[in-house]
Amino acid sequence: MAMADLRFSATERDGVYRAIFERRDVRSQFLPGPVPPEVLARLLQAAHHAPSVGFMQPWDFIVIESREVREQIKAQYARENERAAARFSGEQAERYRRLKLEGILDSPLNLCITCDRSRGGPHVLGRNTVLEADLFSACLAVQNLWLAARAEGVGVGWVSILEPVELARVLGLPDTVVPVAYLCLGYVSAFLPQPELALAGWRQRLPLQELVHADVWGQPLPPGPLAQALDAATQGIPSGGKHEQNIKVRPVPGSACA
Ligand SMILES: Cc1cc2c(cc1C)N(C[C@H](O)[C@H](O)[C@H](O)COP(=O)(O)O)c1[nH]c(=O)[nH]c(=O)c1N2
Repeated sequence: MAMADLRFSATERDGVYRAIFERRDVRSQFLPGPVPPEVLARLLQAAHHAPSVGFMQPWDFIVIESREVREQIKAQYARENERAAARFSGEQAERYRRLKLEGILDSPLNLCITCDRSRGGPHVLGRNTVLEADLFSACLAVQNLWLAARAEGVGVGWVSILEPVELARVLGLPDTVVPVAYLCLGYVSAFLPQPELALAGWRQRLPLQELVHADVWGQPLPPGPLAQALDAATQGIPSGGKHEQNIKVRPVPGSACA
């Protein structure tokens, strides 16, 4: 079969890119109406078709409609967000406090995507060296759902300002299961044209060209067809964020950066 036969039609391809570029993290634009069960089923089906290490499929999906459960999560968020705010000082702290960073009660539906770290037994194909590969897989389920949701006109917001052990307790997760993504879902009044954080002046999209290296870290692409194509592909896309490189960050427990 010729390569061209494997391609999507131009319209189909445009649809995929449209979902990618118009997907937004939604916190402020949720409408109260419900997400119909058949739409939610399609989103979950999209998530379940994500790639996973060793075909582990480590995810589960907790569909949270209960006001009581959501109120507990919201209270947790409020505590954690105070702790997060305390990490900033002066004017930046004030700007942080003005940001809306969740839609737990504004959205009609919350969804927790989890990762069962024991699924598939002790030796999962492909997860011998990088043990976090199961967590990466669960993140891909999140992204599948996020993109499918955009195509359905459903907004999704990821809330990570939650203490995972506390979240696991409220949701009754077994010991081997960790929460990966706590998501707020619902139809929206609008999808913003740019990330809400960019519009709020918090942080801008980094220029893609600065993030592409040639062969080894730190070596820019030589002038040539790829550099030119990148310039063309990124034209008209707002960027210009500050690219902080190789600065010391707070060690992240369990990560390669620790
Ligand atoms: C792992 C992870 C965790 C979070 C997020 C995202 C991801 C990938 N984002 C959303 C984030 O702010 C957003 O994706 C970026 O600002 C870019 O905007 P768009 O997603 O392109 O609209 C997010 N947003 C928010 O308001 N509260 C949050 O706690 C989080 N947490």
